[in-house]
Amino acid sequence: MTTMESLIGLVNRIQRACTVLGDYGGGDSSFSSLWEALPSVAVVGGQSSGKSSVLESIVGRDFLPRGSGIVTRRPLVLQLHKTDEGSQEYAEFLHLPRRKFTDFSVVRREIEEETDRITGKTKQISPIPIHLSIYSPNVVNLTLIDLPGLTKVAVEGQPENIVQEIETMVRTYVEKPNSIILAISPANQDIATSDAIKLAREVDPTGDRTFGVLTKLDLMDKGTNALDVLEGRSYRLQHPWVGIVNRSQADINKNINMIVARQKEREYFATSPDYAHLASKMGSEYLAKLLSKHLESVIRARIPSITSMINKTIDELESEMDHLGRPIAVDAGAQLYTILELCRAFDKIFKEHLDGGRPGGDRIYGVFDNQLPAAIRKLPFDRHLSLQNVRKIVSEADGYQPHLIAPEQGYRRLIDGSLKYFRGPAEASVDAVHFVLKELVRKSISETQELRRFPTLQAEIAAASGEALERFREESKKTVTRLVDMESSYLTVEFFRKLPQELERFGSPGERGGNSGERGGSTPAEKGRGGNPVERAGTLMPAASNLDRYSEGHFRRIGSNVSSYIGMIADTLKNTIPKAVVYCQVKEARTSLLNHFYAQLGKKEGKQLGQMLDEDPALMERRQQCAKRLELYKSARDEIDSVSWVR
Ligand SMILES: Nc1nc2c(ncn2[C@@H]2O[C@H](COP(=O)(O)OP(=O)(O)OP(=O)(O)O)[C@@H](O)[C@H]2O)c(=O)[nH]1
Repeated sequence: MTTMESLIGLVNRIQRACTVLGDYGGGDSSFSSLWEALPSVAVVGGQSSGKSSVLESIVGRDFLPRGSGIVTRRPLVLQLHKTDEGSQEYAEFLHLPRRKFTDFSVVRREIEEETDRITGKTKQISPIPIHLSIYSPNVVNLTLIDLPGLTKVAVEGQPENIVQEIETMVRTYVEKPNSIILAISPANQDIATSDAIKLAREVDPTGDRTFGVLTKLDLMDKGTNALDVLEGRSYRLQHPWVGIVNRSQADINKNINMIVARQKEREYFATSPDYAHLASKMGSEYLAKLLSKHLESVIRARIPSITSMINKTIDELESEMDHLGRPIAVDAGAQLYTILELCRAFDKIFKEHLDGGRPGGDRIYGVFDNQLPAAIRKLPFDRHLSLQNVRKIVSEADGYQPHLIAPEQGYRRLIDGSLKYFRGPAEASVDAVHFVLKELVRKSISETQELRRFPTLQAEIAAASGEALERFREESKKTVTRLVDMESSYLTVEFFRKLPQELERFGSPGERGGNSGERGGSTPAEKGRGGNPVERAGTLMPAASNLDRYSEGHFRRIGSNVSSYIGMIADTLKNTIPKAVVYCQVKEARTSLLNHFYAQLGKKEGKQLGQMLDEDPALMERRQQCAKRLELYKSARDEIDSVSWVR
């Protein structure tokens, strides 16, 4: 069932929650304001227009600070809750949640002190409201916001710009479409000069949401009355004007009780020759009821739009939270879990790059298929196995006694010398794959959405992966170098054994001098058989040209044999180097890139883990605000849902 209490109480609760989060009418916020969506009654009037008197009269209690100059310097959100007849009256401040005030002079002092707490004694103003709830059988359910009185001049001790500041603050409250304006003007002053009406006219030209209140009717000159205003002829509003007679200064000085004052006010209208016909629609009690009823109906009308605004904001906040990432747990176990989850997310993407699905892994094959064979092709075997060099190396290996059958030592030296060249392309392959892997790590980190918010962890993963890749590179280099070295440690006997048979097929070495460059030429054994020491001295013998030819052919054949052998080794290494590289680097990176890092993680303490999950402070701040706001909006939604009339 709907009661006024449930509706106004609902808004009261949401308003209080808003204030706790710093969402209040005059505050500036990067979030859309829930407060602004809530209907409220803002009390505006010039200085000494009778604002405080009207509020106290509505409450039926003296509780507002008095004094000269600008007394109200922070908005006072006054929430009135009607309680059962006979129950004790008390007040409560939002900033002092568990304290019940039954002495209203203490409430006045607390308002003064709380005002000074924010504004200092400098008499400045602040838009941060003070929330005061009053529970009493003598009130109607109503929420009013008391604002600083509009003034034309700053008094001693107040900053020059305070006049403008007050106007700006009051304006931020009254210009909101959900604000109901209670415009207070004194009857003993020309209505055309009323500060409250001037402002209301500006922000609410149609007068839809303005309630005109005329105070000090009793202070009008004898023989004059305010009927032109009260009957809407001087200034027309959509709602009827309400005339008020508050306590005079003399009444206040005499401590005239508010209840007595209300009684006197009723009598004034009932017996006034000018206003008796309007008596039932005059006075502070009538005003309170009128406002309560109006506020309730406005809230009722606004609920659907407030609900949809709340739902929309919840959606926006949820998606912003998703974007920002959910908050990180504070305990070490959960932090470790989060870090491992993030590492896994990274590792998954890294593997996708290697295995396919994401680009980049194919560049490794590119190294084996293009770079390695091209580098091997460019090796200077031609130079190393040139006739001149073969002759030089073989002769040096023979020493003073030239070889008789085959230059075994010469062969070995020629082969060893050639094999050394393979180290270059082997190591270059290792390095090339290392750089591909490094680049894939970099890419994977930047593609891991979940890691975006953790720059520190990103750097840690990059460093750990870098170290691991470096270790794999070392290992890989050792392995490929070994592959090359192994080729020198034991030569393929088969290859050399095959050579004599071929020789027999093609005839004697002397006849085949010109074909020495061909594969399958004479064997070292054959050459040895046909050779003698003269071969090496060459020019000293009478048949010099023949011997020269023979000698040249012989060395050419040696060169050619070595070249064939090296060709065979090149084919082998083109296959085995990739195997070693994949085994030592690619497979290791795929299966144990972060193993070392995980082992280190296990040894870290809560604080260190927390540091790894450090985020951009601005982002953390924003998330905190978002989370709080989300909580506010969700609780507001629950509040609204719990009121049955919504259905
Ligand atoms: N006789 C009579 N005096 C009134 C009435 N309303 C207010 N006063 C007196 O006018 C003076 C100013 O009233 P306040 O209620 O303090 O006015 P205010 O607008 O709150 O003033 P500031 O807070 O100073 O801006 C007080 O001395 C009141 O007693 C009224 O209806 N009749």
